[in-house]
Amino acid sequence: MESRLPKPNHFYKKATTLIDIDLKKKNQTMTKIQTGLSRAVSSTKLTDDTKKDKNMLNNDGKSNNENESLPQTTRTKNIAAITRSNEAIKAMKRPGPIVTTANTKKPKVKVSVKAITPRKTLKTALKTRNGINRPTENSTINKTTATAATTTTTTTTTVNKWDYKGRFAIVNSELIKLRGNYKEILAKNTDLQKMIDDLKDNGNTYKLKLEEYETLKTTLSKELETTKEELKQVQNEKEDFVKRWTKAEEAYKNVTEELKELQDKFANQQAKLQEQAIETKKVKTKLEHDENLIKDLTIHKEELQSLVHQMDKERRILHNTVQEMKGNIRVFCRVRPRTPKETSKPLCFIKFVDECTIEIGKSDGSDMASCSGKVRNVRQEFSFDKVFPHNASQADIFEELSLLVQSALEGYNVCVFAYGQTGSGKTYTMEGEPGFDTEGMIPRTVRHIFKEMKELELLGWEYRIEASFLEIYNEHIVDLLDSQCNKIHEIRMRDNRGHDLYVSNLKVEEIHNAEELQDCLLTAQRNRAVAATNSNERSSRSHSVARIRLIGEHKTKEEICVGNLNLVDLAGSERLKGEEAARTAETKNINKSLANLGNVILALLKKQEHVPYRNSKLTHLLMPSLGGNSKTLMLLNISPLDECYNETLNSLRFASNVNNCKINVKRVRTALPNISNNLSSSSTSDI
Ligand SMILES: Nc1ncnc2c1ncn2[C@@H]1O[C@H](COP(=O)(O)OP(=O)(O)OP(=O)(O)O)[C@@H](O)[C@H]1O
Repeated sequence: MESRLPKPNHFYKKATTLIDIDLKKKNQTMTKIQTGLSRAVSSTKLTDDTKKDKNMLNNDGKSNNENESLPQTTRTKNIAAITRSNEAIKAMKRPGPIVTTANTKKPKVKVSVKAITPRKTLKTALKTRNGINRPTENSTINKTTATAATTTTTTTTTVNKWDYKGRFAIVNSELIKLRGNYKEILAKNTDLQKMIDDLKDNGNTYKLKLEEYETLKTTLSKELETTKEELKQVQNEKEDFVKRWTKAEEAYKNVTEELKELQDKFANQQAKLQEQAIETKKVKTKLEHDENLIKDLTIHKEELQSLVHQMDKERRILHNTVQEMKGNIRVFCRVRPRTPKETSKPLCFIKFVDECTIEIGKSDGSDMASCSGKVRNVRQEFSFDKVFPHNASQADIFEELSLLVQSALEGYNVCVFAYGQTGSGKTYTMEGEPGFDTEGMIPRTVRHIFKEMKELELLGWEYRIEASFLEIYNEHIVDLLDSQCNKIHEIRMRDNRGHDLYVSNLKVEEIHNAEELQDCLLTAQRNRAVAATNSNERSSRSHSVARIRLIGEHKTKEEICVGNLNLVDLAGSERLKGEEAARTAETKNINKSLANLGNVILALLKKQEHVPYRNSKLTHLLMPSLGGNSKTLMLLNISPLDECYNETLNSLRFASNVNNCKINVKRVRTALPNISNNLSSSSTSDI
């Protein structure tokens, strides 16, 4: 950092120049002084002779007056100085220059002026006048004086001793000279005095300047310190910078190397890129070709999709036609096997006449006796759409049911009722038991729906599934998915035509996979009201309804189909006796709703104008799924036990009534190949 203060060198130079100028002036002055002094010394030499003739001179009035005009002190001093000089010379006993006159005989006055050192005299004079002793000036003066003395020494004047006039003349002339010199000296003295004053003034100026210089020096010293510190700091910074520079250089080196590598890679990549560009061009050409092909194929696909859609429509129509031909209301009969707990219990006579006909009788044949006691030899025979023997698997039942599930997916309403006395196997048929083979119709239906949904997706159909589980107990609807809530559930119409009903405040779950629906089913099972009865260890005294709503949407064709699938596990159909008195109301309600269900189905079959849907909550709820083009399946479950014969007979009659009302459905009797027609003959071991 450059200081704003003036550079010290400049001041020093300036000061030196000033001093030099002063010194020059001084030297000039001193030279003048020396010249004056030389002359003074010469005058002093003559004063020596004058001293000798002092008395004579004193007598001369003119001379005396002239002498008196000189300052007394100066004169005295000069004389004293000359005297001292002579005395000094004598004391040194040094042979001085001898001046011999040509005429040795004549008395001659020998005026010998020895070399004198007017130093003291001059010093004294200066002291007296100025009071300052300057050795430099003195030394110069000394030298000058010495030279003058030498010159004076060589000057010899030979005057006869007796020639007073001559001598006087000489002295007088000398005196005149001295007076002139004196005047000059006085003038010069004045000059010197002035010079001394000037020098004093200069000295003060110099002092001030010196002080200034000292101040300046101090300032500059401080500045120098600051500058040094700054320099030190700058040096540190420089060191840091050098370190950073070194690091940066290393980094630069590394980066350069990396750059080189990258450049190499870039070159490789560019080469590859060029190759790829060629390849891309080829691919592009192929792509264009493929795109054209895809366009053609897309058009073809759309044509095919339209065709498939059309065919799917036709298939649905055909499927529905088949289903309708089979009957919109169908009745299946399933005979359950004997459970391990029932091995000791006698079985009634059951004969599977064909796949649609069953013959039943008491094991002891008492049912064949007429009122008159004669054996009629005719057993009770019942015909249904299908009869499933005791060894029919869940899969066999579902094979038939799956056609109705398909109808539900195609937008039809389907109702499946499991009917029968308590313990006849309704729950087993609908819900089943854990295990792939034993799982019931509900889980199978769900799996079937999801499987079919995937295939229908290929045809452009997207499905949404909603599920709700409820039970009707004592003519009250209970939400099986939300049993904690005490909300009132009422059946309400979605539209004025009454084609679609819903239950208020009912929890409806959207189902995304089979597992979710299985979870809902388990929740419903837990919440289902169960009451113990004599007939079964776990008897259901309510109608359980699983409602699955299938909403299909074909976005391309802008078609929507909505199908409702109702899987109903009805309450036990048995007629309860005295010990269930506490459940009279419950039993009445069950019997009433079951009877009404039969009436509704019969009315539908007979195509009656009035169908008594609203006589019970069950038929009211299922109204949209009973009648019209909806499909209804009555799954009659019967027990093979002889003790259940009467209830079995009642159930068969109820279902048979429904079935007998169906018209235009011709059945072809086909013998069952693997199942014994006469159940009684093999009943004990097989069932
Ligand atoms: N097809 C069958 N194969 C094997 N066991 C069966 C079959 N049907 C029913 N069972 C068994 O018979 C017993 C009674 O069946 P289930 O509980 O299903 O009768 P239910 O009619 O539903 O009675 P509830 O009206 O009290 O519910 C159960 O132990 C069940 O396992």
